[in-house]
Amino acid sequence: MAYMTYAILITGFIYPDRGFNWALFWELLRPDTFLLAAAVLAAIAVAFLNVQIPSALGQLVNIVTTTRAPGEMRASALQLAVLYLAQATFTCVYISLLGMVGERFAERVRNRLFESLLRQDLAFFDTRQSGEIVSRLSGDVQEFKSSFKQVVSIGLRNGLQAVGSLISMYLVSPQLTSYLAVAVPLVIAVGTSLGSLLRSMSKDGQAIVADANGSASEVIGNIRTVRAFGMEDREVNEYSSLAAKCRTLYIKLAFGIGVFTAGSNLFVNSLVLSVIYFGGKLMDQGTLGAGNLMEFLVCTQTIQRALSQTSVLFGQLVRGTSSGSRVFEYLDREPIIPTKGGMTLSSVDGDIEFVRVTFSYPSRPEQAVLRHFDLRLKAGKKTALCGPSGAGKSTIANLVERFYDPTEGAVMLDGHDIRTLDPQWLRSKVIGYVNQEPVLFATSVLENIRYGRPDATPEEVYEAARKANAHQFICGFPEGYDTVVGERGVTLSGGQSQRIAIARAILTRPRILILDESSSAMDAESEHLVQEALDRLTKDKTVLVIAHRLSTIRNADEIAVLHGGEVVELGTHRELLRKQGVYANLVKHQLSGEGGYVV
Ligand SMILES: Nc1ncnc2c1ncn2[C@@H]1O[C@H](COP(=O)(O)OP(=O)(O)OP(=O)(O)O)[C@@H](O)[C@H]1O
Repeated sequence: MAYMTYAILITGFIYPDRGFNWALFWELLRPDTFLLAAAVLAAIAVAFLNVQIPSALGQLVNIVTTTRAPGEMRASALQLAVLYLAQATFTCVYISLLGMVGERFAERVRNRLFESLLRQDLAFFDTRQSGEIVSRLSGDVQEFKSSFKQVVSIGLRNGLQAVGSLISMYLVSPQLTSYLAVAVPLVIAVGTSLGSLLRSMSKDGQAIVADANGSASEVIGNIRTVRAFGMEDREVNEYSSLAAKCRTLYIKLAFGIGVFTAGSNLFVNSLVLSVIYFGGKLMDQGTLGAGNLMEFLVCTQTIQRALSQTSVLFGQLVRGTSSGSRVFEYLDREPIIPTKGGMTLSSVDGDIEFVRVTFSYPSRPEQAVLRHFDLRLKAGKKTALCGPSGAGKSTIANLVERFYDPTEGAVMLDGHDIRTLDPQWLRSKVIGYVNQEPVLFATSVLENIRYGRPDATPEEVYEAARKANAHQFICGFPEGYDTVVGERGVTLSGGQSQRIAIARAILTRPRILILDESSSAMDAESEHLVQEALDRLTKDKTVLVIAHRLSTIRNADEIAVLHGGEVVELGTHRELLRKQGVYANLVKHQLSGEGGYVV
């Protein structure tokens, strides 16, 4: 009965929090089952030897304190030396094997987590800071891995040693062992409740650290805006308040772990004291020899060491399991919109139709951005979307790309609901997206251009750059196409970045193009070069342009004027001007004001 109580209490004591997905954990560990089993066997061997050594030592002491026969002494010493050597060898084996298992496991976790993150819906990223997500990939995986290694190595070895030593102690003196057994359940009960408190504190602490990382990386990523508004002090204050929260929580946690560690040390030290005291009494009665007491003491010390290391390990376990839960939370999260899978079409005309589409962003379900929206983007024609900010222009582009799915209705491509088509095929082969405030990666110009088609030859890249009016300025760089652009292409001017983005789109040869036109002004020369490149790119394609410039809109085959998520006017530039409605007003207003920019 007493052992059952121990078992229940110990389970409660080490049981990790609920977010910890055991099934997934084992699945990730499975490829290394053999290595792990070998490491565990080596650790068991070490534990076994550590239990054997005190008895061999006790035997030697018994011989030394009684017969002192040279033959017996030599044999006993030799036996002890062999045990020490074997213990050293197995220790080396299990530590190395476990290191290997830990690293391979962490690699798998990282890869799977990264893959899972990249598959998530855009709605997932709408509601989370990128720094917070990245901290799960780096910090949490690291913490989880080291906890796993330590728990298996120290935990397993110590646990087995403690059990083995307890059995040896019982064999040496059942009476003395039963004295000690009385105090243990009490200590474990206290440990269990303190343990669950510390676990929840640690999880809160990690969440605050992730928050602080998230806001720091956002501020660093947007340093220009922060600088431009002179907001350094405010950002420092906000970061400091998160850091302070984190400090308070971790100090409390450290205190808790301190109490726990000190308590268990005190407990085990009192064990030693009791052994000597009661053992002395038993020796006096003649029921215990000096060697036996020595063996018993070494066993007690093995248990003491095991328990004190386990108490330190406990802190690690607390952090490790909460890191593990944070990792697992994202590891197998299934996105609503898959990144691949579905039908592909052998040829695409590029006719797109919105059929009674109602849509709200998942992060703001109460706000319907589009309501029963109908619009046709005719194959091979250019449709310009214009209208005030917030009217829903980018949302329409997002739905064509299938970054989100409509709440009701459907977006059709050549008569097929795009939800039945392979999203990867759709995005990489059919639709090209030119954001005219483009994001360039911190790599060479060449790699940036061939981002959408990594197998393109350098010649194809040069050709695309020529068509995009980019070849000339790229050749003007000392390192030409090998020039590395800054983290966000900051070493390039706005017009140059745009032309690189256009070259990128030319290379992927999409049938449908989405152009998100820049609303910022460029000098006339730059604007002319970009416009010329765009004209080449968009020729004969279905084009959806989120238009800001009058020149773009004027040349469109059809103009859709949006307001509040609805098409309020539809027609050509001439038709809409004749109507003397919203569009005509917009143009009149803008021409008199900002010269050429419609929204
Ligand atoms: N990721 C998002 N999550 C939640 N709401 C969003 C998101 N993106 C846009 N919205 C909201 O949807 C509405 C339409 O936004 P959208 O970006 O489509 O407008 P827009 O016409 O492209 O505006 P702009 O010309 O300023 O880019 C706005 O009210 C906006 O706040």
